[in-house]
Amino acid sequence: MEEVPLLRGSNCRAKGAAPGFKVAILGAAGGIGQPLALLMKMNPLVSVLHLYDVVNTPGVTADISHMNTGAVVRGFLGQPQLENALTGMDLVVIPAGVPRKPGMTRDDLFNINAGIVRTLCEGIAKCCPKAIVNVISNPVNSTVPIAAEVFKKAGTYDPKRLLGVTTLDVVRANTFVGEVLGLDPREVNVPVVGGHAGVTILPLLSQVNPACSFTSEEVNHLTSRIQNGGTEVVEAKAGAGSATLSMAYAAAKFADACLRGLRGDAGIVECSYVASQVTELPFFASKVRLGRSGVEEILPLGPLNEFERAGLEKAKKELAQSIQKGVTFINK
Ligand SMILES: NC(=O)C1=CN([C@@H]2O[C@H](COP(=O)(O)OP(=O)(O)OC[C@H]3O[C@@H](n4cnc5c(N)ncnc54)[C@H](O)[C@@H]3O)[C@@H](O)[C@H]2O)C=CC1
Ligand SMILES: O=C([O-])CC(=O)C(=O)O
Repeated sequence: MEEVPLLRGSNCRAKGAAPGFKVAILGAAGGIGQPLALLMKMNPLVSVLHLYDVVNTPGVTADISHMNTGAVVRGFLGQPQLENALTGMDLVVIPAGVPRKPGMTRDDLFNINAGIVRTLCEGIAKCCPKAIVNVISNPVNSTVPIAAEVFKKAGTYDPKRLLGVTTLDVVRANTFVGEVLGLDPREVNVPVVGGHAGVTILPLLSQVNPACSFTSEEVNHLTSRIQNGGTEVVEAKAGAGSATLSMAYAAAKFADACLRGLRGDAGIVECSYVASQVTELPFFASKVRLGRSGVEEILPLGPLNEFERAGLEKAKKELAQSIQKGVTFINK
């Protein structure tokens, strides 16, 4: 290959990053990380984009950095570069960790991903304790409590700044409901509460916007398809991983909402798995209002019908165990 004559960075006329937010993606070379990096590089609110992984970030960074959008992209490879990747960040998105294969539950990923999330959150506590943190790594029902315990130990915990990403459940619910009702999925908004695994994923079909009604056959079909959306993709990929492209879309949408909140935009409401008093459980996914300090308000669940109340009881039982498992992992 012919060598490109180098002009040193310091000799370029660029003035450095424009105003905007600094965002890090941890696990940026993965199935989710790469398309998420692409989408964040396209986000005009992002001025600096740090891509961290234990493999392949130089290539991903070189590739993404050629896009003629505003964000300055920098790559970081391996644990020794984690601190530089995190220093000064406003938002840290974590899709690091192993995905499911057919026949596995999300909880089967706990043994590997719990340790990965712990290490990354220790870095966040040290280098950017005020950053908003979006946790994607599964099992989210346990990895968010793990992150909270790491931050508590470090003395940096702010429950408003720690958010589990459940946006893909809402994205799927909007798509599937749109299909059943013959509506544009962009016009549909389905609250999905509880958590992010099996029966803990609780779509509130009685609260769909625009107001609509379903037959009990439709309710059963939609609830089951939304709860098993992840498994549908895992089986279709037949051993090659789980949802990556729809997840990157969902994560980019959620990160954008967090950044608009940080900027001070009003009325930003998203579902997310957060520290909560909506139920007796310490963590629960529901609609939250995002603002300059992260989660500024947790909205009430609203009226549930009998089917949803029964679903809520099932969800809470499983969630309680997943939360406890995460807490015990850090405090054992
Ligand atoms: N919250 C949600 O709705 C969803 C969550 N997920 C979860 O996201 C995670 C990632 O999924 P994929 O991107 O498909 O997996 P992947 O295996 O394609 O990518 C994961 C990346 O994490 C990196 N990684 C591993 N250990 C690391 C460490 N210590 N520090 C930094 N990076 C590290 C790997 O090198 C790899 O590049 C999985 O746990 C998956 O279950 C997936 C879809 C939806
Ligand atoms: O199903 C999985 O393992 C990945 C995931 O969380 C999802 O697609 O919702």
